Amino acid sequence: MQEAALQNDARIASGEAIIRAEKIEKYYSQPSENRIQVISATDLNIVPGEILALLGPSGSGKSTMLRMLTGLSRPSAGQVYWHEKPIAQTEINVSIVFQSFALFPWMTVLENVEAPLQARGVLPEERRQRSMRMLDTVGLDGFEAAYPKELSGGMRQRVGFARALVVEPEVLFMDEPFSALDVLTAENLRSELLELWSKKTMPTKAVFIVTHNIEEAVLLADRIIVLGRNPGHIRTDFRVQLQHPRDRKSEPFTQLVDYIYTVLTRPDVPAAQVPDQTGRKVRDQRQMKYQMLPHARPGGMAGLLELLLDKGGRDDIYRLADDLAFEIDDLLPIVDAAQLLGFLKVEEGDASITENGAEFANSEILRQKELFRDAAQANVLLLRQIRRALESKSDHTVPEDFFLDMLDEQFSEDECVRQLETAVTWGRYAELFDFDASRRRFVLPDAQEEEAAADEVED
Ligand SMILES: Nc1ncnc2c1ncn2[C@@H]1O[C@H](COP(=O)(O)OP(=O)(O)OP(=O)(O)O)[C@@H](O)[C@H]1O
Repeated sequence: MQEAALQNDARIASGEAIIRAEKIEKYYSQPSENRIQVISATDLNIVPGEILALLGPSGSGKSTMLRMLTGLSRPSAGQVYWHEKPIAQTEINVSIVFQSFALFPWMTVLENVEAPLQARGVLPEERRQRSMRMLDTVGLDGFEAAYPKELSGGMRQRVGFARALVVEPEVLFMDEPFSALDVLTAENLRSELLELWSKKTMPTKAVFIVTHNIEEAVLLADRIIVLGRNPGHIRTDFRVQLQHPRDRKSEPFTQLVDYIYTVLTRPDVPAAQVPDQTGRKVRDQRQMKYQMLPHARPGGMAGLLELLLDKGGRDDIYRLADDLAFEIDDLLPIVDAAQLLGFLKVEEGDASITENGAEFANSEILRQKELFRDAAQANVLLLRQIRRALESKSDHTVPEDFFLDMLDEQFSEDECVRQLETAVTWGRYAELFDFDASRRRFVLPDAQEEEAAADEVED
């Protein structure tokens, strides 16, 4: 992070930034009382040669930031510069691709692409030629006369790209450009965008993409910024040094995804060191021993799985969060937990229910507990270890500290406590073990009953 910041500073110093935001803040007035601060004083610059991805939880101000950087909205404080001139006082050359495509439905494909050129006063013949060329570039040759409603989502977004690129923007902004598309279409368009970019088929000098999708950011970006909220601020800003084409399954890739995931879902924890991306580093086996248990309840997982089943067993996580009016970062731990237990598979932002997951969702409570117990023992080392330790002790009880000591090799002190809390919730539900809070000891469920019975006899 520091290195990235230094690089940016150096670029700013050499006047290289195309867009430079200096201490920009945004407030919105409230009808009732005072104004709300949405973005706290933030510096951010966009330099040539990079694809910059902006990630952040819902409401962290990503779209607000994009609007300020493109001059669509004025910061309440601070200043945005375009080649070192205040953005409001100069002509800027940017385009925006929107999630909703934002095409004019009454215009043909060609007319849609021509529209921004017309607005800039380009003469009809040149307008037509440039638009036809651009349609060809994005693979829409032959669809000039079609209307948007006749096209699939992917083709509409191709029109969106053609319309954005036809003016040869110096910076191409994109606000969730692939999230309304199905998985395969989105993947194709991402690859094509990367190809246009790497082969310099488009004259664009920088790309700024707002996204909810962590893998998409790691796949595309040269630099990633993650925003936190209340009010919006930069939590981490780092360079992605992986070679293209990037392999989603490679260790440096998954480590970066995990790192960003942690930054996104744990706003209370300072953004840790960005993982090594060279792939040379050998994993410390001890560090990898325990999976991080996502803090989700079994009932939450059951609810999510039932909802997914209702939707045919598969849905885009972000769309699901939207449909449920859930914050994505509240939903992700539940998705993660269900995935860890083998009830769900997640690929490219699409969650699909597994056979076990479907059975779990459809079963009565006792069978659910049984399935959860099997899944937990098969997939979660910590739960397995707690159960074994309890079984092997003659009195079937072990103090909490014993497990805290094992976990603290790997987690922070607070996280150890949180991990054990989740283990207790899961273990109790699965009837694998219980926890006696007054004595701070884990116990086998039967052992506790026996103890209680013994106490009664003594009384
Ligand atoms: N015109 C407005 N008036 C009042 N509040 C606003 C306005 N526009 C945005 N906000 C608030 O500002 C905050 C940031 O909104 P913004 O849309 O920029 O976030 P975001 O990170 O893009 O969210 P999402 O990922 O859900 O699109 C939110 O709390 C939102 O409710």
